[in-house]
Amino acid sequence: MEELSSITVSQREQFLVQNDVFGIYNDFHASEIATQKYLVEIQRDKQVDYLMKGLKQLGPLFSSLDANRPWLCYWMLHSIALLGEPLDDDLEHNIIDFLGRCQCSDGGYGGGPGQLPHLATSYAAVNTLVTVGGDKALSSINREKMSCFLRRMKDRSGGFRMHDMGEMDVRACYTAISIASILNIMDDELTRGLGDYIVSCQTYEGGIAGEPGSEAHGGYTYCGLATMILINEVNRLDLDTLMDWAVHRQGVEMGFQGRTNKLVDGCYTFWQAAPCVLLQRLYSNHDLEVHGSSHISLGTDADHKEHDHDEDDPEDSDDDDDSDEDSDEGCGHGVQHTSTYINRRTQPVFDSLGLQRYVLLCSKKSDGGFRDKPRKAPDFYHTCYCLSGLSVAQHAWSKDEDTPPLTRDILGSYSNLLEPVHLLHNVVMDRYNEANEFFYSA
Ligand SMILES: CC(C)=CCC/C(C)=C/CC/C(C)=C/COP(=O)(O)OP(=O)(O)O
Ligand SMILES: [Zn+2]
Repeated sequence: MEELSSITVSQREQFLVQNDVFGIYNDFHASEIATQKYLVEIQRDKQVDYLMKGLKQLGPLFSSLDANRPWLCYWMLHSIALLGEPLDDDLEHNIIDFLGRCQCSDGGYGGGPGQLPHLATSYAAVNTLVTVGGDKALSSINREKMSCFLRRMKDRSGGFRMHDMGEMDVRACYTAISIASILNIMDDELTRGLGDYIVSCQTYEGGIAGEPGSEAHGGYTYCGLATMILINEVNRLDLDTLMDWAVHRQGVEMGFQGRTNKLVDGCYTFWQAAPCVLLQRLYSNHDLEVHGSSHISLGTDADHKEHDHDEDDPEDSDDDDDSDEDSDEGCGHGVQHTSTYINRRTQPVFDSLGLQRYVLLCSKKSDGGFRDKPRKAPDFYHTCYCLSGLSVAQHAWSKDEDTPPLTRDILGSYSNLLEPVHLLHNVVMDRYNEANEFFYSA
């Protein structure tokens, strides 16, 4: 410890985290194969118990999250959906009823019944109801009033404010546009000047900051990139420096950091890996356009309707050493890996298995929940974004969400496989498809 006295606080913190993480990895490698298998298991039952308990009852410490109750619903329900676990009817009814009481008479959702409408809690409420699914949940959203609320939050400069007289930032832009897109209430008034605002938040490092002049950060980078894709202006960003910045946020621990020279944190598994995959798909889409070929999914509205495999596409064979058949060791998912999928594979731009290892060995608590890093306590926010990011990492090898990963893409047994997410909204893909059908055929 003596040499630690001459280093900065940040260097010391980094040293201590690395020490913890490499200690965990060394212990893992020194253990028996059976123990290793156990250590990388997601422990589905424990995770589901932890989440279900939270949905039913929270202790007094949660009073500080009283203005974030739709977020608690989203973090828990989206995690449960990622794990492929169904909800019982009573629980669904209670969630729809509770969020109905958070919905404001002049549009949008507050943090709890009687609270002011806010874009972040509106996003959480809408994503929760999409995740619950079914006509009752989806029709409980007042789209006309929501559209009025979004217009009220729009600033003349092009950006959005989080709430009436609230702060303007890239989060507000993303939550407004994600809601407008999923509910099919997007229009020119909402998108006017928005691209200019987001472009002004891209920094000299390549990532996107919360507001002009601030530091590039993974959370805002996800929000900014997803917004630009949703409004069809993504090519206005400097995508090369953005990709360069994002991939270099994966550190020696194999997890991602949120910004340069900061510590690794499990939640960035989603905030940073999702932009990497989105950018990778944008690039392969662009290459295919240039070379005159097929369509690659970004997880946008029309994408999941297309299933055809373009056998003539030369760009589709970039992973030639993939075997025709990849054994599925009794995963119970009934997935057949056949040659149909070979050409729909890609090499992730980040270390996907390394990232899965960080999440499963350093963030996961085997008695339930996921956390930022070793020594921290698990919480519902980190559980949601570690699981979302784990899903992104598992599916990063496929060029679209319809192509299941191979056994070797998944760290641990294939039963660790999570549901794929829609990368622009972070809801489970089949729930997104249902909502899309509901709101776009209405
Ligand atoms: C959809 C939605 C509302 C998205 C929010 C995106 C998001 C996570 C933004 C991050 C906010 C932020 C500046 C965290 C820095 O915290 P810190 O300084 O404690 O952490 P750090 O050291 O890791 O940067
Ligand atoms: Zn975090």
